[in-house]
Amino acid sequence: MAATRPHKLTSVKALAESPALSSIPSIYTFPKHTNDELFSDTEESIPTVDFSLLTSGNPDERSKAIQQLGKACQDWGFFMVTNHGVPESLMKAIIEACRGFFDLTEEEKREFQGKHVLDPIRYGTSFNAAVDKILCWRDYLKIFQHPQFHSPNKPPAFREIAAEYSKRVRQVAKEILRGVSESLGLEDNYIGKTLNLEHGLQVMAANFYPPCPQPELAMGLPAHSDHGLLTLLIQNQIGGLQVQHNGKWVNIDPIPNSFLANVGDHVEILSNGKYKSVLHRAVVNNRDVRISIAMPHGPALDAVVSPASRLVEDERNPPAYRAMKYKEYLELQQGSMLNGKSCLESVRNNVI
Ligand SMILES: O=C(O)CCC(=O)C(=O)O
Ligand SMILES: [Fe+2]
Repeated sequence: MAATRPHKLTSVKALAESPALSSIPSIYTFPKHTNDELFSDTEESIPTVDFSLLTSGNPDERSKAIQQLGKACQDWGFFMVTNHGVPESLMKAIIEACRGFFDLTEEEKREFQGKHVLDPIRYGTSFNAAVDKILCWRDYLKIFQHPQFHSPNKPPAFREIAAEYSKRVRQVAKEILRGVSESLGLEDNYIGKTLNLEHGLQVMAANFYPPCPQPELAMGLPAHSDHGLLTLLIQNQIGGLQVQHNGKWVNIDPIPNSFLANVGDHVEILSNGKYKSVLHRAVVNNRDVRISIAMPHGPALDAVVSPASRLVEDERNPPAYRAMKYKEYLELQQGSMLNGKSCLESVRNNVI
């Protein structure tokens, strides 16, 4: 029987909590994914960047850290950030605050249901339930936190914790992006200045993946790259994130109290493809609720992004991407079905 979309979409949390659920509705069934795809057989682990060395007053230590950062961006596009100075208690508090939000009643949450991808507060299910052909086993809450700070007004402690958390994470992201600029041979404030990071978009994307009775058939989030410059992610210590490295999927088990950082599409554009945004996805399990909080940091919404002129100077290295306003890119990526790096492909110049 053909899958029919429920008339009114309910959260996957409510679906997972329905007592009789022993199999998933067909609209959540992805084509076979985990068993027939390549998995990395090596015990390769993603690189680590020690943030304290990046901010070190010692120039030798800093330049070594920048070299490591550049290598991590080039080899993996994903890395762990340790010694970042954001209190572990704050990281735990924001995860619990997000859990508190998802634990609100369906009716309370519906109040925050966004309609447009640029709505500053947007609660929903799947990725883009209006256009997704297959629904993701995931509910989400996306909140714009910079340049204007927004917050739902419930649960009560949410606003205060989110304000502090986003402020602290933004400092970390800005510092890493200075390092990324420098590692590309640009001035350390190149990204900051050119893309107007003072007004840069910072989004909190909280993901809620309830236990799933048939995890091998469902998908939390299918393979995609992130739209911004740099995403910093934390999770509630339940695994599920997979990253593509050398054409194979690698399970990522972050170490506690660290951030997982990944290069977004706009660093790929700015670096003219030297640093690639990386495909990643979230799989689900049948035991535990998984919560992750991804924080993409992007250019200012009206900034036009193109490859840095210094990196496209000679004719052997022509610009590989078209210039485009970040806002337009965001609308395109968030308003479509999540499909690998198809959005980035659409701004690629066909260079022979
Ligand atoms: O849940 C995860 O680990 C991945 C989330 C993610 O990729 C995203 O929100 O963009
Ligand atoms: Fe992502």
